[in-house]
Amino acid sequence: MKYISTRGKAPVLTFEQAMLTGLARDGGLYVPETIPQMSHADIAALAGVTYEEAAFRVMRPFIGDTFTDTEFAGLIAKAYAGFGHDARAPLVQMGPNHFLLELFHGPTLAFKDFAMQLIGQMFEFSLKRNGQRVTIVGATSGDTGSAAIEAFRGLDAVDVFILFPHGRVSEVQRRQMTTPIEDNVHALALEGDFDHCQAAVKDMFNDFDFRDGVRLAGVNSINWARVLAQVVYYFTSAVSLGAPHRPVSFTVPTGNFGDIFAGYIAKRMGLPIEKLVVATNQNDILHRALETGGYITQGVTPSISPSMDIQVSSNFERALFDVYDRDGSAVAQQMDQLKTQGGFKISQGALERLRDIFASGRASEDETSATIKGAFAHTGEILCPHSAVGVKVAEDHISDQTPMITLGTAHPAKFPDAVEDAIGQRPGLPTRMHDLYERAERMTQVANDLGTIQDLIKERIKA
Ligand SMILES: Cc1ncc(COP(=O)(O)O)c(C=O)c1O
Ligand SMILES: N[C@@H](CCOP(=O)(O)O)C(=O)O
Repeated sequence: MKYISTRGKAPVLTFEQAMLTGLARDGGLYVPETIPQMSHADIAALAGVTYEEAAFRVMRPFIGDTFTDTEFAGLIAKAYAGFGHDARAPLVQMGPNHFLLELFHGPTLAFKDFAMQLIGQMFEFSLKRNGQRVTIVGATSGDTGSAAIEAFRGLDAVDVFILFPHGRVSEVQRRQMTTPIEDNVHALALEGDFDHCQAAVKDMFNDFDFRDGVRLAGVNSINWARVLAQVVYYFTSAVSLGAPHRPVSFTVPTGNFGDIFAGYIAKRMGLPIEKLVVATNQNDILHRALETGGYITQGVTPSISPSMDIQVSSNFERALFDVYDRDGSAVAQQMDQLKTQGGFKISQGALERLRDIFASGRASEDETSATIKGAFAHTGEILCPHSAVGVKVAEDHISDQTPMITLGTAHPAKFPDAVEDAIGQRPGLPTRMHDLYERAERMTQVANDLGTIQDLIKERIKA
């Protein structure tokens, strides 16, 4: 299996190389050269197997010879052993034909753990085998950072630096990043929003002296391995509702387009998905883009679902690559316009192809809050505000024929203020985190200045 860049001008890599590389050297994102297929029988055979076994079968064709079967199965087993639910990703019924896929039973209580726990295992195995050391730099609006720190804390071959927008993540998210005591963890609070953090990370990848000097690696969803691990739960949930014998639809609370892109890959692999519904908060660039064809940034507005406060949605580039018939120069041109002019127009043909696959909707702050309240009253389920954005948008897209699965992306206790405002109850953290609010915090405030951040990283990894 080979990996190619969405901008068409970077070296073709193996799975292991793409995983350890992060951003392609032409600024693009790696995608598989071809998408492996699962037959009707292959999908039907996933019924009743463990999450780990399904993960092995779905991901194996993408890995090439990076790991043997035994090695890969062992890494998967270790990755999911610490999850707090036997099913790993259980489904809960929300209403007639509407189900919530709870993806928040991992160690940091967000869907990011599904990929990050596995990547942590794969990185450790590969780096040890190759005798390498890397510096991971990641950008987060709250959940990627905590999941990455949890997965990489204390590993000898890795330093992990996480840039988060100062004052714009929840207290639980911040404390998950600032309280680990391991020396290889560095939480950096940047003066700016998530888009600034993500732009700084991409600029570091595009500065080859820095990139090669610190042996930079990335664990944001620019890393293909992140997307791949998220493909699995589309299969497990769809199969438990009758796929491949009947189709299902998914609604996905969306920011950086990574999670829903994983659903798109599942569909391309053969899973019968009728619609993939993009659900955005008031930072609705993706909804506007699908409605109008104009992908126009407007600046980030803080919301009660802060992990989705994103305007430059990284993985949309991967979708564009496909709907532009994998023409890397067309994608590079649009990404250049995004950088220099703040937006671009999707061609009519590409837009129609996107609309064949994706529907979209937006939830306002009031609608999000009302959905948390309504879901609690009718089902007893306490939704986090991101999942509530999904549930609200899903309700506008449910049909009688096709089951709708909404992705429940985080545990409500990560966002207790928004939840308490909606239902008058403060959701509690699991007991293993009972002292999170008492632990000492350690973080460094940084200006949004690339040179300063790069100097700090170089200084820290020398020590
Ligand atoms: C809780 C939560 N929900 C939804 C999202 C959006 O996911 P994606 O960025 O993959 O679209 C994020 C951030 O990524 C998140 O942390
Ligand atoms: N919502 C994310 C933003 C980063 O997205 P990623 O999937 O590209 O890592 C977060 O919680 O940090």
